Amino acid sequence: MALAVGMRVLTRALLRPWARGLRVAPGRTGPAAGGGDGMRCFGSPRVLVEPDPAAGVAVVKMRNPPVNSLSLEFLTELLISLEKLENDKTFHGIILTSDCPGIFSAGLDLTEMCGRKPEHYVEYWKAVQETWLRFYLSNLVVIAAINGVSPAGGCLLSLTCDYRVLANNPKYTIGLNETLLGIVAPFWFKDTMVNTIGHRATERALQLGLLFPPAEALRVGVVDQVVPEDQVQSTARSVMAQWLAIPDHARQLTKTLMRKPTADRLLTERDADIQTFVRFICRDSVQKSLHAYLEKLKQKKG
Ligand SMILES: CCCC/C=C/CC(=O)SCCNC(=O)CCNC(=O)[C@H](O)C(C)(C)COP(=O)(O)OP(=O)(O)OC[C@H]1O[C@@H](n2cnc3c(N)ncnc32)[C@H](O)[C@@H]1OP(=O)(O)O
Repeated sequence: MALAVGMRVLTRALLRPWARGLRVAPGRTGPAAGGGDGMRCFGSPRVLVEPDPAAGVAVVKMRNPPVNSLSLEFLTELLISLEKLENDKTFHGIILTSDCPGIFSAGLDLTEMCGRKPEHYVEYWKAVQETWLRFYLSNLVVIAAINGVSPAGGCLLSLTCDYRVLANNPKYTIGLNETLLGIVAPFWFKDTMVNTIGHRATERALQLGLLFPPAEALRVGVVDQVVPEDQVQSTARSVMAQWLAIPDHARQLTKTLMRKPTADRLLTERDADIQTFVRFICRDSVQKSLHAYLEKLKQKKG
């Protein structure tokens, strides 16, 4: 049932005019593409997939400049790439990383949550839910190679992964900073963080909207490893090899065992969660906070 709902959202997404033709993008071969065996890079305008079939791994690069904000189009493309890799028996793991220098992801796209109609908020929130569910429950090993700053939804995306490697750069902060924007992280954002760093650390981090620099992120457990910037990808690959050495069925079942109760909570409260989001985001006070925050981001340049 839950899966059917998910499939409907994805199918609807695939039927959108701008989503058509995303499945086959001009490819190129190269070392990251598995070299000699001719498998090509594929993807879509905002998601580049570099397959390494020999290793059973694909590197998924987010490229929605300038900041990889998680717009509706971008989320849909991410989901399409994930689905494609999951359906291809060649792949057992993906490394999720960014193609935008210094930015992993700026989180949810604020322009999707500002000044739009309620119907748009419903559609957007369904896509956010679906992305979380699909990544959180993916049968593939998913490793985040975090090569940039990662606030809010960007942090959440990395928390859906099985392992997080963060580049050691003081600018690359990570955390759920929603309260700083005058908004509240939904229960499943919070649950994902609790599952990662525990209740007390989450309580503090979420109330204060903490964005952790690398050493702090490692200490609190938001990330599993901090490495020099030029070693993020190679470290992610070594970690991947370690995870792929485990019998796949046993690892997958264990992942499901660990994560299903958290996912089920959203699956059973999905519609209510959408209504809560729409009610909240439509409030004048919330719209004002978000507008002011966006304005502040824009003025930062001037
Ligand atoms: C019940 C409600 C729950 C909803 C949950 C929401 C979770 C979220 O994810 S909310 C989003 C939280 N994200 C942030 O707080 C990050 C905001 N962005 C930044 O702090 C910075 O942009 C950055 C540190 C990521 C990058 O800084 P940098 O100096 O390199 O770039 P900027 O000049 O700031 O930004 C460039 C450009 O991009 C626009 N932008 C930045 N972030 C977002 C975003 N999340 N959504 C939409 N647009 C974003 C920024 O306004 C600039 O636009 P212009 O070039 O037009 O000025």
